[in-house]
Amino acid sequence: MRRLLTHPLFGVGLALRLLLMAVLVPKAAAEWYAPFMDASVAELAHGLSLDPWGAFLARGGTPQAFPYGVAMWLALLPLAVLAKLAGVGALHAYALSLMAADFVLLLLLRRMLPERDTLVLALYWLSPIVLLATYGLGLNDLVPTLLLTAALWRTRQRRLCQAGALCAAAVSAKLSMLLALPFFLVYLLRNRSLRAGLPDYLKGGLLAGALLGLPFMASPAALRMLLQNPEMGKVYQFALQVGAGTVLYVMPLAYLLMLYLAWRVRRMNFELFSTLLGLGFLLVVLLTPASPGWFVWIVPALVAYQAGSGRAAIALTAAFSLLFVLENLPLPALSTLAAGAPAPGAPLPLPLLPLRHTVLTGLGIVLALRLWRESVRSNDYFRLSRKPFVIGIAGDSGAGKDTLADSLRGLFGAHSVAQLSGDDYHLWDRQKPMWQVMTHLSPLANDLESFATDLLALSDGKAILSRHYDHGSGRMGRPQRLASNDFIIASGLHALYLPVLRECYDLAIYLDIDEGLRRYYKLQRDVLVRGHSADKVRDALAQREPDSTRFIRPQARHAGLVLALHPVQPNLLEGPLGSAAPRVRLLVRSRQGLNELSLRRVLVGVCGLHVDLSMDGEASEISLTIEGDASADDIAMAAATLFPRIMEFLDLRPQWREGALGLMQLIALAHINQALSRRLLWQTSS
Ligand SMILES: Nc1ncnc2c1ncn2[C@@H]1O[C@H](COP(=O)(O)OP(=O)(O)O)[C@@H](O)[C@H]1O
Ligand SMILES: O=C(COP(=O)(O)O)[C@H](O)[C@H](O)COP(=O)(O)O
Repeated sequence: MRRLLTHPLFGVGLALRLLLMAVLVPKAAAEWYAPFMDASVAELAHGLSLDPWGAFLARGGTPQAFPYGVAMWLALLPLAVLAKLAGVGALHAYALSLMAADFVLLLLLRRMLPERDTLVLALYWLSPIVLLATYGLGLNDLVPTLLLTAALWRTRQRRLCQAGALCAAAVSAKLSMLLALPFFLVYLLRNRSLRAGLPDYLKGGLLAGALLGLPFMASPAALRMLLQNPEMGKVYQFALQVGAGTVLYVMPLAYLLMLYLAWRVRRMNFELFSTLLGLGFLLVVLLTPASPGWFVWIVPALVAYQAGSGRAAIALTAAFSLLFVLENLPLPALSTLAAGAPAPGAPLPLPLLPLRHTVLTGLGIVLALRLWRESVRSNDYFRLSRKPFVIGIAGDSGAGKDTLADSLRGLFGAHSVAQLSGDDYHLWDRQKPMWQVMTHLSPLANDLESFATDLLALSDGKAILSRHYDHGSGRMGRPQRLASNDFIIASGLHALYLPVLRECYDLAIYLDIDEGLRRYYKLQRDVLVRGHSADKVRDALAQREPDSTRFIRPQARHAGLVLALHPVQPNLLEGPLGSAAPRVRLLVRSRQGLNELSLRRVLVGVCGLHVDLSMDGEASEISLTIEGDASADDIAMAAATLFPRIMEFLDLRPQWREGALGLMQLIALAHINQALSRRLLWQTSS
């Protein structure tokens, strides 16, 4: 904060604000807003009243004075009361209230764009739109803009109940903020992991909406002020006569098309959502004779756009802002000079001045087009999920395939994952005599052709009918529908066996577990969970060894990521079944690269682990040996530090695991992040 307050640009912006407040007396503030607040405070002297509108009209005030709700009134009230007590004029109190909202919005934008103080100060704190609309014209659109930006911020933090309440407060401050709500609903509905939070959002919104809305709705004076507000009709002023008595209202049409486009983006990230919201407001501003204060609504989106798109965006926004000033500067001389289009043949009063609104709109449309193009490109990271992300996990029986698959599903959420298990493609039920001839590890004992066909269908976004092998009864269940999803996880003994399977995977993992540990895990599971006898399991292990060597272990060379668990104390594996899980170390072999240096730094720094890193001669394979116990929270923090962008793919409350399994989640996520980014590069270059 100290760095911000001592920044030169902050001082310049503050000086400009104080200068504008000292020099200009905005008409709307002097004739409407300040007197309304002044009357409110006087009324409070006679006891708490939640109908300042009625009190103001009863004193003979104009109905145009305050067509806003409780949230706006509460935002302006504290300093109005203090000013009254201190004998300071109501107009200064009003201006200082807006400056307070202004400063809080600066702090909020600074939180949303960390380590970009100079940029945020230059693009927001020195924004000609904010300076002129707020301090030159006395318009109070900063208040609803602050509340809505706070709602965006809480949405990004997935605090959806608060986001809903802040949206309701923004609407209470200025009814036009209703335009934002459909975009919030589209964002929450179109993200499976956020959809679960929609009830929280609605709960917060309805509760705050009731608290803030009921006093307003109960005041006939308030409703009269709102309905008589001339701003309300502006939405319909840009209309096209398309036939006798048939009118096409352009702004509502454009807004609805914008909303449809937002719905069509199957999954959107936060950047696109906030940009679409800014675009929706930009259309309102461009396609109506908008009040200058409405331009304040688009400033946060323009700041984020400029911060992400560089010099051209900054130059374009600067030109747009300066034209806004030219259009709205309250200088009588300027409006005289630019009065309407010149009579035919008469000399131009001034070159192009009457065209300033046209140029402003033109620049606005260019801004809108660039905003859409830039945000869609940044959103490709999510558009890639139009094509499911397919993960293959192979390994011997008891290697941990289902455990890893289930832990990844816990991260993305069951609503976003389709799981395919190789066990469901065994050719026979358990008691069939064919198992005397063939082990489960033989490809001939599994319907790998159907496994491949079903995986291809799921990868293509189609649903399949899949049976389920019940390890309790040893029988195949009836076929059930399995829909495709954003993530498809195919795990099984032969998941990497066929080339047609391998070609489906965006990430191929092989679990190359230590044999002693695998025997330990398999015994634990098959005896304690699946109900087999220890002797039967040991016999099966011996019987399957040739097939494991011939069909299972060779699959490791087809994997981009090989994960191997090794016991730290092998001698403990001989303990009784059900004894405490042995401590393990994780060996990682990556052939795709995984930013191993930053990964090691975070694993050591954040998780306190011991990490050895090595690579082969051509650096075609990176090897990591990770030892130590990491908590689930540390692993979650490591993931957020290493690849923040993929965190938006995760469930609302991702189920991070502790220890080796949590590290396997983290390493797998690193590879998914790499693969998604590689897909993006390929898509944008092709
Ligand atoms: N990373 C791990 N940490 C601890 N136990 C594990 C881990 N992976 C697997 N196990 C245990 O090993 C047994 C076999 O795991 P499972 O996922 O069923 O193997 P697979 O699906 O390859 O046959 C299970 O009891 C499981 O709890
Ligand atoms: O080897 C496996 C494969 O499963 P996994 O890789 O999960 O060990 C199982 O023994 C068979 O599916 C038969 O199961 P059951 O022994 O229950 O008939």
